[in-house]
Amino acid sequence: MPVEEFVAGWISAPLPSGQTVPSDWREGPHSWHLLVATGALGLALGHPFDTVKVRLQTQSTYRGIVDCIVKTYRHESILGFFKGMSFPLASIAVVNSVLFGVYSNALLVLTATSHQERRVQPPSYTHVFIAGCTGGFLQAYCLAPCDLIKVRLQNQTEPRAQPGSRPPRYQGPVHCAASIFREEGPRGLFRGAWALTLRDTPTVGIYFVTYEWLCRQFTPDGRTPSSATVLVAGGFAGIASWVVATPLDVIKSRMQMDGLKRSEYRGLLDCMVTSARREGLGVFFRGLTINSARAFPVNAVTFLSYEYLLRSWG
Ligand SMILES: C[N+](C)(C)CCCC[C@H](N)C(=O)O
Repeated sequence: MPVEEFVAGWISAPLPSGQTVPSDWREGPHSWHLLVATGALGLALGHPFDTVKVRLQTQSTYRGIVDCIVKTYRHESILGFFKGMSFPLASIAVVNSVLFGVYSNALLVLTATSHQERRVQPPSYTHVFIAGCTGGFLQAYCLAPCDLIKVRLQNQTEPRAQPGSRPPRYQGPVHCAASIFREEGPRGLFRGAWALTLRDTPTVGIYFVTYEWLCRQFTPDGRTPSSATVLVAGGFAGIASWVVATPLDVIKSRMQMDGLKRSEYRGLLDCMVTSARREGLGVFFRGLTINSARAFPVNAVTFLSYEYLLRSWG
């Protein structure tokens, strides 16, 4: 099983800055640092958008995107937008490694072609979709605990601890994980995992089909896509997949916040029905705009780094 796609997925995700990469790879070390920096920058720039999205999906106190941004900044300063970022920054490398590695190796099993051969013998969109769904299903269980901790921390709207003020429930990602484990048991760390799996399995298939389709539209047969094509295709693949993912993204976030005070929903279906009954069908598109705005740059950078790394291995 070729491992370069796992490693490329790992590097193309934002690595915590300061992590070195082996200098014996063909590209000079300066280019790796640039790639890692762009990946980390992509996620760091995208995180505030994600925080606003999560709050719009799970809290009814905001009248919209601008209201959420203003209230967050006023009450928590700029730091409020970066709550819960450390775990995604640390875990996204593993998640992307599984996502891209499983996708590429599933394609290898389905088509008996490597990443390079697939430029000459492009796989069918059915095979791309099946391979993407496989990657989406398997990465969901790596993502679930980190995503839960991220959402719980993002929803803490108390300002940074000040003398005399009530400290937030969770003091940080590790304390959050330990508290969930203690209060809700080990299964508590997978709260919302089913919604996450149902969200990601089909939409990662859409993610890769959109990317492949756009690359082929703008690349002559047998040639490798240009960097501009990869950026645009990766960005729109992110938007297309997040548009389809948003309804279950709302449910996932609500399931992850459920049980914090008391269990409001009897399960995923009850959460969907209760949310629709109370707030109308529009509730399933909460965060769609901001999801899309975030999705383009983050995924453009992810795919560019991934393609660049695989090409540099030739
Ligand atoms: C499958 N779903 C649409 C949920 C995500 C696909 C894109 C994942 C990417 N790391 C990002 O954070 O945007």
